[in-house]
Amino acid sequence: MEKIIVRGGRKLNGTVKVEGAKNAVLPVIAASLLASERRSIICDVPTLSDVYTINEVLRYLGADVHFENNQVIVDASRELTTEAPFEYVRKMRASVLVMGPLLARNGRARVALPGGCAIGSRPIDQHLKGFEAMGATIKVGNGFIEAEVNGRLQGAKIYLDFPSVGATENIIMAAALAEGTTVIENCAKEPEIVDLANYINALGGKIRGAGTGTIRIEGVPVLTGSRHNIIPDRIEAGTFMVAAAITGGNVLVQGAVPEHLTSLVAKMEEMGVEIIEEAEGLRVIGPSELKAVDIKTMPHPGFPTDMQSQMMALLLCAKGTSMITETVFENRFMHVEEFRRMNGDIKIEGRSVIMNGPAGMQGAEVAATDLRAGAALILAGLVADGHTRVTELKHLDRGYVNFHGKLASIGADIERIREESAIKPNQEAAVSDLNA
Ligand SMILES: CC(=O)N[C@H]1[C@@H](OP(=O)(O)OP(=O)(O)OC[C@H]2O[C@@H](n3ccc(=O)[nH]c3=O)[C@H](O)[C@@H]2O)O[C@H](CO)[C@@H](O)[C@@H]1O
Ligand SMILES: C=C(OP(=O)(O)O)C(=O)O
Repeated sequence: MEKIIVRGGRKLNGTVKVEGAKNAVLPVIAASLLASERRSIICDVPTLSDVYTINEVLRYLGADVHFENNQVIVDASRELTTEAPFEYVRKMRASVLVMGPLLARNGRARVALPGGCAIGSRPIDQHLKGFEAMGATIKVGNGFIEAEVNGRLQGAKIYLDFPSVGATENIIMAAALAEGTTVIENCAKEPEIVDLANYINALGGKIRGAGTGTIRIEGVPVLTGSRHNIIPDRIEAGTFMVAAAITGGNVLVQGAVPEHLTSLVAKMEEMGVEIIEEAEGLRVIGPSELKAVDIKTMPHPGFPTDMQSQMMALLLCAKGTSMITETVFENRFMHVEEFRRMNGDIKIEGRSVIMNGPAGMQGAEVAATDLRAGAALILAGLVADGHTRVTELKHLDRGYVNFHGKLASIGADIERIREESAIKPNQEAAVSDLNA
């Protein structure tokens, strides 16, 4: 079993570089399926397990995919198959993002039903509502969703009940090759949506309004491969910003884009953290005492749910009472129990948690319950008394490249080890199944 071991007490200092964004690269690679002519070259791709998974999905569907030196090259010019099996969707929910491109290219897509996960039930009804509005028939059965259309998808007006990131992406991709114009109202405004729209436009698409609440997509008959650079990962950047702040350090987060991080910067400044815009990124200087604040997660430009657990680590170290309300996912508090094991004074009340600090964090053996929770527990370990051992690193590897190595490079006392388990192998498999 692999573990990360952190010994708390070191201030972080230096420069850390941010990778390309996981949540931008996954839809961009999926969108490469739309290009039936020439190959696409996607640059600044992070070496994450999720990227390997989406590449596997594309290969299964019949595309040629090469991943080397942070570049993914996709040739989807051959005929594609239409089915994404459960083994991929189970590993990574973002596999459902091949549905829009497949439906647009082939008139048919069959994708395993994603099911729930550690942070919530995560239905995809808004994706399907969009496809139906564009003329597709949807059938659900035997653990699969099947969407089919006679001829080309037709442009439509679609209002999303919630500004879902995935639904906005899937509908944009389907509409890119549809006949006529599609308008998505109340769509997601995340920077990753803008990156996807820029990529599809580079393929020859006609998308306007990405980054606002209304996106207009004029369908085109054919898209052609192109070159694209992925935007920097604002969540990885935010995680290192918290690392600097929690240790009272001074770190330049190279590649952090201030406009992508306004809500996080505002909240950290309210807590007393100094944040300076520099040419290469954001410099973060932690104060001697952090102030308590309240946070509510919201769709962009609101406070990102993907930074909720890392901010929980920071707020546990702040003086006074803080509250975090999670409005995006109904069950994204699995890490609370783990923080309690580290002496966090924290309780759950409905969709909020209330923390009293500074908690005086103590090292303990804790498990990453999802990828951001894994990072958050390591952040708490940076200031905890003694050793913190974090397990279930498969979650962390979905979203962070060499997280421990990067923290070590700015002064953290941290290592990643493989350790024999005290539990027998068959018991370990059972535990791992329970946590999947
Ligand atoms: C790969 C990727 O980009 N993942 C991000 C994406 O996930 P994802 O695209 O899955 O997130 P959504 O924005 O779709 O989901 C937000 C909320 O809407 C609900 N919902 C969504 C779709 C739907 O058809 N019906 C429905 O009810 C979900 O259950 C959830 O409660 O955005 C989330 C919200 O910023 C981030 O936390 C994830 O990191
Ligand atoms: C929840 C996340 O990702 P995913 O949607 O891929 O599970 C995340 O990046 O924090």
